[in-house]
Amino acid sequence: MFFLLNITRSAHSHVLLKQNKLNPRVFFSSLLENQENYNVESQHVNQIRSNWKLRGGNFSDFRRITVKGGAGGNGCVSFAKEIHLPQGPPNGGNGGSGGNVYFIADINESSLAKISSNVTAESGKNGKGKDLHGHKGKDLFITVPVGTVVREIQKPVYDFLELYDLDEKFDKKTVAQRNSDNNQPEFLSQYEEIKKYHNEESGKQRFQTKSKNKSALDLLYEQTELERKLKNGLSDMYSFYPSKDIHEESFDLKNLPHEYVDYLFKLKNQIPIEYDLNTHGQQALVCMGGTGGNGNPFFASLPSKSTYIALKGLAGQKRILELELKSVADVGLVGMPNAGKSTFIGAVSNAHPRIAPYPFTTLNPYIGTVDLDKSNQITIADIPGIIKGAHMNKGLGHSFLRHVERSKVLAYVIDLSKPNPWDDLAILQSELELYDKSITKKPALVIANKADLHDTAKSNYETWIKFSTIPIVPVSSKEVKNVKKIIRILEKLVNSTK
Ligand SMILES: Nc1nc2c(ncn2[C@@H]2O[C@H](COP(=O)(O)OP(=O)(O)OP(=O)(O)O)[C@@H](O)[C@H]2O)c(=O)[nH]1
Ligand SMILES: [Mg+2]
Repeated sequence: MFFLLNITRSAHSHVLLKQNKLNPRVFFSSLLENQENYNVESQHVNQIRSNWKLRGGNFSDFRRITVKGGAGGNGCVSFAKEIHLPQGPPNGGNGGSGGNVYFIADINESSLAKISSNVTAESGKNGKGKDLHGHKGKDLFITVPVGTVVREIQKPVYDFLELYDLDEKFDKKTVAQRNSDNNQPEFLSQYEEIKKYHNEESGKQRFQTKSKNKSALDLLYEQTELERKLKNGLSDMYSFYPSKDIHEESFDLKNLPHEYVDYLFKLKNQIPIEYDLNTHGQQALVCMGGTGGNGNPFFASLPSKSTYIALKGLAGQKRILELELKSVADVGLVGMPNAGKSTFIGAVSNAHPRIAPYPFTTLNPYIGTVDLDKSNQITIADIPGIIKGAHMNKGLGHSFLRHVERSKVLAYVIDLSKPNPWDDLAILQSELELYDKSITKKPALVIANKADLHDTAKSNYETWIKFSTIPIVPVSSKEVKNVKKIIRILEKLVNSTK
């Protein structure tokens, strides 16, 4: 009978998982571990499911995403045409630059789940005739929870950079000039290093080519290939006025607009970003929008007077990022499931967490604020319960400990009415150390909860204080007794870390 029940339950859960109604990690770990450790009935599994759905089922504190700035708009080839002026001057407008992407830390956000995996800002509009410049693409502002750490994890590939001879065509003077214009001193040194490297590399190649004896047919083939590549490449870079000859020097990077070439250099020498957005309102530029292309008046003004070409806009900057939410709170509550962490935070702060008499009621970490007086507050983070073996992903695992990693003070919430409550403290401390060795060195205290259950709590307390090395304060979160004392101690501990 039990076997049958299990099969039916797992078939049902399979359907739910397929429908994305359950988080598999939460579901399976709770099903397997909770039943073993807590003898929880299937009602509990249902409870976890409904909890998960209630919260939208979409908490996430770790994401990998790709972010792109908007592409620049293309420049336009156009000429003024009027009755008395059949062949007027060039008047193609410039393309607008693409929108930038910014991240902003916001206390109203609590999860990374709603950030899409591919984020792109708006493109700039193309230029038009009659000197109409394209509009700039709108900047994109993405709100992330306070405590989000942004890391670039992979170098992006910009295929189009191959079209530009960024290493050969520049002389030092031009680059130095550009750098002084832009106040970017590190730009030159990086450029020098890259150029040196490429010179060495191309030196080697040249040597190898010379040593080969090529036939006239091979040389002809290479020549035609080169021309074909150049033609294809150029059509990617420029808009041409049909059937007109183009002066070659127009393609020289020296003759391209400064901001266009600077942008190309920035992409080529992209420096990886790392931000810790840990205060409300903190803003970070993550990706620049691509530069827009210039219209034909720009080329007409060059000595070569190439009036028949315009520049195409450049693709936006790209970054492959890892986002990790590490909550920032003064105090981190750590405890076994059911110890009363959420009841405590509900009793002392503005938070209204879900409280229930079974383990793993809390599935997502959250932060409550305690008002000490008009201007002072402390923040407390509640996280899902930790059990023995959490570091091996038992229970809900120990990844939630990232949310107390940055707390100044740790408060261990222990059920004082259990037999040998000190064993729970030892388990919690060892799980914390397996997550991060230094974490248990923070100032700490024990919130010895459920002290109202006198029968066992009183004698446990009396035994425990005789050998404990950290302060133990008996409280009843349910009856809101002695909790003010805890807050006063926590305040002192937090201040001692400043
Ligand atoms: N008698 C008594 N019961 C308490 C006290 N504090 C909490 N409880 C009860 O313990 C049960 C669990 O409380 P929660 O606050 O949900 O426990 P938790 O540590 O947040 O549990 P998880 O979220 O599952 O990790 C609830 O039934 C509470 O009513 C207390 O001081 N005294
Ligand atoms: Mg809870």
